[in-house]
This record gives sequence, structure tokens and C-alpha cells, in this order.
Amino acid sequence: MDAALGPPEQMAELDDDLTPMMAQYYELCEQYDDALVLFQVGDFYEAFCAAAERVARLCEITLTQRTDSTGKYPMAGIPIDNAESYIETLLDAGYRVAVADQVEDPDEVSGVVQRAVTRIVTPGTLTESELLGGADNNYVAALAAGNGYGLALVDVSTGDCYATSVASETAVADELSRFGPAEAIVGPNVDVADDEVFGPACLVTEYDAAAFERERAEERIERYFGPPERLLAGDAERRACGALLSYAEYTRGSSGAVGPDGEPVDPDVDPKRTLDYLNHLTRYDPREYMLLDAVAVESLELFERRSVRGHENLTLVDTLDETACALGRRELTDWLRRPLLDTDRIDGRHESVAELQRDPATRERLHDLLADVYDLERLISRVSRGRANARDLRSLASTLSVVPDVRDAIAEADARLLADLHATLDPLTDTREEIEAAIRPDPPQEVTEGGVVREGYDDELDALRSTERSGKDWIDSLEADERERTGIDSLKVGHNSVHGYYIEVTNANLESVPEDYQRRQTLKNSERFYTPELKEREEEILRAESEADDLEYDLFCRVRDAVADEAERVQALADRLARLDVLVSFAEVAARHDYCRPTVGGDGIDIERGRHPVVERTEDAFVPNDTHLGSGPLGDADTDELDPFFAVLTGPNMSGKSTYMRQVALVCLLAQAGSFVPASSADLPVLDRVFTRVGASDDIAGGRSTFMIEMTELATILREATADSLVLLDEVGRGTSTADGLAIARAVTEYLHDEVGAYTLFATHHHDLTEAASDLAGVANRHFETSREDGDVVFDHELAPGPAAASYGVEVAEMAGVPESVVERSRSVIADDEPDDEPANPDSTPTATRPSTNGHGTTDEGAETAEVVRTKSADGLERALREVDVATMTPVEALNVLADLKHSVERG
Ligand SMILES: Nc1ncnc2c1ncn2[C@@H]1O[C@H](COP(=O)(O)OP(=O)(O)OP(=O)(O)O)[C@@H](O)[C@H]1O
Repeated sequence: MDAALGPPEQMAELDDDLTPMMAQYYELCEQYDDALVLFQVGDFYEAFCAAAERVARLCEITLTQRTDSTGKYPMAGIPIDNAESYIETLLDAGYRVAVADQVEDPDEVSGVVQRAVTRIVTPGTLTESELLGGADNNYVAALAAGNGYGLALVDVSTGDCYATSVASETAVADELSRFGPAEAIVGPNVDVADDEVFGPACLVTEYDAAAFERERAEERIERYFGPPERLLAGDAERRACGALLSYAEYTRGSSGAVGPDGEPVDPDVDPKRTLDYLNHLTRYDPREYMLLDAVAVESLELFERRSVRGHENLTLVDTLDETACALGRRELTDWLRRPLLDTDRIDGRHESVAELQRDPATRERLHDLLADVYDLERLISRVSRGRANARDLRSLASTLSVVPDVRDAIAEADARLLADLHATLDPLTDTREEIEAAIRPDPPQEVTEGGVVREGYDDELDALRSTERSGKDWIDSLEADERERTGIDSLKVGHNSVHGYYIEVTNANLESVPEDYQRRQTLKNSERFYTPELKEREEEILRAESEADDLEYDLFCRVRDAVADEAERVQALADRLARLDVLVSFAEVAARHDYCRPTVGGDGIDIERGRHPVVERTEDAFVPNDTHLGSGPLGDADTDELDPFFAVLTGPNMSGKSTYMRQVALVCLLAQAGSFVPASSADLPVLDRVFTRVGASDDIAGGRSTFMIEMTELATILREATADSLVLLDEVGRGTSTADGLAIARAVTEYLHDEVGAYTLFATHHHDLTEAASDLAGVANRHFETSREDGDVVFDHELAPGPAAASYGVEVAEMAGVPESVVERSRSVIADDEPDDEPANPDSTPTATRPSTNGHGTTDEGAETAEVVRTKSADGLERALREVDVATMTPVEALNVLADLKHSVERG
């Protein structure tokens, strides 16, 4: 166990002898033994003993010492004012942080101030906006085992909550990869490999088994969402969801009212109130969405950049993001993460995008309006958790004031979704009016120091403020009045925080001071006085001020609670604005980048002049290509008219194979997400899943380039692909010997062709695989060629029927600047069909195949010597080249071999 967690050993020995404050600390450490306890002492959060040492080291702060009657304790304190950045450091180091605040006013208690854990900050449940990077969701997951697995996810900062059931560990990993949770809790009997299932960035812990018990879990679901049997399907799903709610409560600390055991910590707090921001529970069936597993999400670069390609600056979500607000950005991610299967829903989105695409004025108007929409989901979540300040409420009101204009902008819309949004966008006029009536337009950050509530909102408050003001007015005129009364022209009235109001008279004028002046403070050149009336007025001001501040805070809280009662409506509004923002964003991208409206639900993939949405943004002249897979009758594999569903792609490295394959997947994915697509036309099927198996060389950065991983991924594809799946295979079977590799590639092709019938694109350097097209009716060859301009190799990135010529490595070598002589020689070696195992006789090397010289070797003088040297090196070259298996090499290996050969040629 980590010594920084749990009660400090040094204190355990003292037991009952600890001072009351340290006893409190000890108890909290005992109670929250899975978190680092930060314990408020005045303006600091302190940690003691081993925890102090850890905090000091991680946060780079000084380790000090606390000495009391019971001993010396290492101590480290972080200032409360900027605690969040330190807390982030502790989270990054893998800790949960339990924040124990003083819950009593030190001025009002005689003994030790009571502290309570008011929140537990964890990677998945952190909610303070400073800690959340950008607009993306931040999920915590719960996993329960039992007849498959139940999975529940919540984003505490937005209230988004999902639950589903899946059959296998792999399916759990697939679902999790859609959400990328920062944290997960698992129930009893969940025996899954953490890293593989949750990903390395996820903090996984076993959570209290009791919270996963069925009855308790169902109680919680009932409390927050309603009858579990209506909302959720399986037993494991309910247990996961209940446990997740328990965990969310737990992270609210004792103010969250319920401990992990389900017992209320503070019976006065309404437990439901603590997680009020959770209003929707979206139960989804993974089968309603196109499945994108972690491998596909990563290799299609949907959300995360990979650094090995030339276009590393953009991801798919970036290229499609013309959203105006954070709500929209998160929704966009969600749509791309869960492309639809239902053609009606897909078409509904396309219809709206089409209408908005045709109408740039409305699009622009909506974009401008939505840009004024605050992050309502997070706002309302803060409101419900009692952490919103007056500025948050004003931001909410200002967002609500935009809604009528948004509705106006789509008042004439014909598209079903837009018309539906128009009908259901709720401007929450009552809530907005209440906020606007109560809260000042530009309130301060703090809510306890006044200045928050508007004049005219509450009579009692107005009376108090008026007393305060008239007292201050009286004081303002006091200086003039007293000057007149005493005849002392230099008399001044001032205020300081220690002594309050005073009348200051310089020493020279002291004899003119009237009788009723009472001494308050003596300075070097003057004396400060007060009068009984001044004192009385001062007390009146202070009393009125403090009562007004308290009343303002009460009024503010009442308004905040009233807004919290409308959380569900605010969330529904947020959801609708988010959807509208994505539709506008899709339309904007479609208009700006010339996307077309696809049709979805047909029998094959038919794309005219398709483009890769990401690569086209970074390539000056992106070459569009067609795709026809499985959309027509199968014919003779050697003719160009056939419409197979399986294409073997060949062509030199760098010619565009990977780009093309991904482009086909992305076009289909975008269409099912509801977007238009980068093509001149697209008729598409509904794909149930996209599988990718990308080449080992592509995966070097991820450290996953082993043959074993390749085969594991392949096994998944062969097991799970259906006739409605799209399979991208890039370089399968390359991590082993040529013969084995080819055999596997061939067998995989036959299996996918005969047994599965999935739409497949198979890029390969195994030239022999192109023969499959002659044997299998649904397989066709497509290739990328290079052309030559002034002797230079040019990739034209154009897809053509038939297989490519086999000299890929040499083309790349030429591109890379390998000397012409070596390139030519390589070509001649490849051209030599008859392998010759006998050592070649230098004299028999045909002159015609010798390397062409660069001019130095053709001088008359010394020609003979030069000839001998070249002949010898040509001999070595030939042998070396014969040993090279070009078809099985990675581009890097090819370049290395060529560099070695060049080096040996240069050495002579
Ligand atoms: N259609 C295209 N139009 C313009 N540029 C393209 C096109 N396709 C690819 N490219 C450019 O060519 C580069 C190489 O493409 P890609 O990685 O797809 O080649 P490849 O044939 O798969 O190579 P390898 O066999 O080495 O994996 C891309 O990074 C991109 O910059």
C-alpha cells in the first residue's frame, strides 16, 4: 500500500493522544484511505507525514514541520487560492484527492474547527473547469460482470450518462474505446486485463462490492432516473449503473451525503440533490451504431493524432469541426464515435444538412448565435452541485436569451430535424427572467460578499442597503460638517480595516478638538478620534452590510436552487442546441469543401471522385479516386467492368494505398454519422463495422509492430466481420517469412471472399496475391502507378484497374536519391528471372548491365583500373541484391539495404 494513503503510521501509535485537529486529520485519512487527504488549515490545504513528503515532492513545494505537544510531523501546504493546479499535478501522478474543508466559521467556534471532505477529485470526476482540458467529455466508467458485462459511463461535468450490455471482454474494450474514460471502477469478479481493456491512460480501481449489489444498485437508479426495469436491460448493466452512481456520490464527499456503504453521511442533506445534474440516462445497444473498435478509431485517426504520417496536424474531428460552441464540439465527437445504422435517422440528418448547405445566410446567422451559447451542460451541472456563482447564472441567462433568435432562424425550415428543433427549443423564459430580475448584470466572482443581487428584487435587502448607504452618506458629509464645527480645516475622515472609521486631526490642531471626540489611535503627527455618533453609525453600517451580504447570499442560493429545479429542461435545451450546432457545422464543411450528399442503405459502395477528408486539407493537389465495391453483378475477374466487393491494391510505397483505403472507410463513416462526404457522388450501404489492420511499419510509433499483434487483430476480423462490414487490410502477413506471409494473405483473402463476403480493400506488396483475382470472382486488382517526368518518378495517386508492376522498392530508392547506377543495376537484377546460385564470374558480367557511369570512370586514362574496380563492386552488388527479397521488405529496410550498397560502392 502506498504510504501516502490512509492514516499515517506515526500518528497511529499515538492513538487517543493526538491533538483534536490531528485526530480529525487522522480520522479523515482513515475514512478516505484511497485518496490523498488535503486538510484545510486557514488559507492552506495541508498534508502530513508520508502524504506531506509525497505532496511536497510532486508539487515542488517546501516540506515543513508541524510541532505540537504530541510530536513533530512533516507537513506540506498548498495555498487554497490556487489549489487546482496542484491538485492536477497530484491527479497526474495517479492519485485521487479528498479535499477536506473547514465547514465551520473559525470565528464562531471556540474549540477546533470542524472539517469535512467536500469533494473527492479523481481523473474521471473532476469538474472544475480549470481542470478540464477544453470542451471534450471526461468519462468515468463502471464495469460489472454477470452474463457478459454491464457497462455504465458518466461525464460528471456535463451529466451525460450511458449504459449498455456487451457479451465479451473484447466488446467491452470496443465500447470503452468510443468513450476513452479517464477512470474506471470495476465490480467483483471482473477479471479483465486492465491495460488492454481500459487503455493505459485509464485509472482502474476495484470499488466497493456492496455498491454493485443488485438491490442497492436498483435503489440508486430509481432515485436518480426512475424505474430501472424500464430504463435498463440487463442485470449487470443495472449493477454497473448503480455502482457508478454510488461512486459519483462518493466523490461528492460528506456533502454528497452517502458513503460507499450506501449510508448517509449527513442525514440533513438530501442525497438526490447531490447528483441533480444527472438527468438523462441513455441506454444504448451497441448494435444501433456502427462499431468502431479501438484499432479502427486509432488507425483512422478519428480523434487522436498519430505522429508517423505527413498529415499529423489534423484528425477527422478537427477537419469537421466548424461548431460554434463547446456543446456542439462534444456532440460532434459523439456522432463520429457512434455512426448510425438506422437509414431513416441518417437520412434525417442529411436532409437538414442539405437545407442548411443551400442557405448560407441562415447558416451564418445560426453560427453567430450559437457562438454566444455557453457550455450549458457544464453550467447546469455546476448549478445542480451548488458550485455555480452569480456569473454562471448570468451566463446561463445570456444563453437563454439567444434561444428565441435561434428558433426564429429555423422557423421556416422544412427538414424534419430542423422543424422538430424549432418546435421543441425551449427558451426557458421563466428561468431567464428570474435570473435577470435577481442577479446583477456584471456580478463579482464571490457570492458571499454582496454585489450579487439587483436592487428592487427584494424589499428587505433594499432596506438594508439603504440603511448602509445613508450611513455612508452621513459619513461622507461628516468631514465637511466637522471642519465647520471645529474650525480645523485640515481635519480628515478616514477608514481602515483595523480601526474602522476615524476623524484625524494633526497635532498642531489638537487644542481645537471638541469634548465629545474620543481617542482611537495615536500617530506620529496626528491623533485619530471617533465620536459616539460616528461609532453608532459605523455599527449600523456594518450590521446592515453584513445582514445584506447574508441575505444576498440566501437570495442567490434560492435563485440557484430554482434554476437547479429546471436542470432537466436546461439539459434538453443543451442537447438540442448541440445537435443544431453539429448540423450547421456539417453544412458549413460541406459547402466550404465541396462535399456531396450521400445516399445510404444501398447494396454496394459506389463513390465517384472520393477524397480523404483529412489528407486533402494538407495536400496541394489531392487526386480524387472512384470506388466501386459490390454494387454490381460479379463478372469475369479480368475485365474492368466487373464490380467486385474485394479489391487487392498494389503499387509502390507512397503511391497512396493507405490513404485510399482510409478514405473509403471515412466516407462511409461520415455518411452514417449524418455528414455529407468528400466525393462527387456516393451511394453507400449501411456498414455494421469497420475493421482495420494496418501495416506494421505504420504502427512502429505505437510499439505494436509484432507479428503476434497483427495476427490477433486478423483473428478478430475473421471471427467478427460480416457481409455488411468494411475490412481494410494493409500489408497482412509481412512480419513473417515470404512464403508464410503470402500463404496467410491468400488464405485470408479466400476466407473473407468465400465465407464472409465483407467489403474488403487489401493493400499488399505480395505481388503473387494479385493472382487471387483470376481465381475468385469477387476479387479484383486495382493499382497505383507512378509516371515519369524528365526522368523523375512522379506519384500520380491515380487508381487504375489491374495489378501494379512489381518494382516498388527500386522506385522508392530512386525517389530517395540512391545513385542512378545502383537503381539501374537493381532493375536489371529484378529483370533477371533466372536465379543464378553460382558465384558470378566478373568477366562474364555483361557490359550492358554495368552501372552507367557518372563521368569519372569513362576517361581514357586509368579506364582499365576503374573498370576492374567497378566490375568487382558490381559483382558484390549483384550477389547482395540477389539475396534481397524486395517483396517482403518494408520501405525502411529497402532504404537501409540501398544505403549499405551505396556505401560499399563508394568505398570501392
Ligand atoms: N489521392 C492522393 N492525392 C494526393 N496526394 C496523395 C493521395 N494519396 C496519397 N497522397 C500522398 O501520398 C502520401 C503517401 O500515401 P500513402 O501513405 O497512402 O501511400 P502508400 O501507398 O500506402 O504507402 P506505403 O505502401 O508505404 O504504406 C500521403 O501521405 C499523401 O501525402
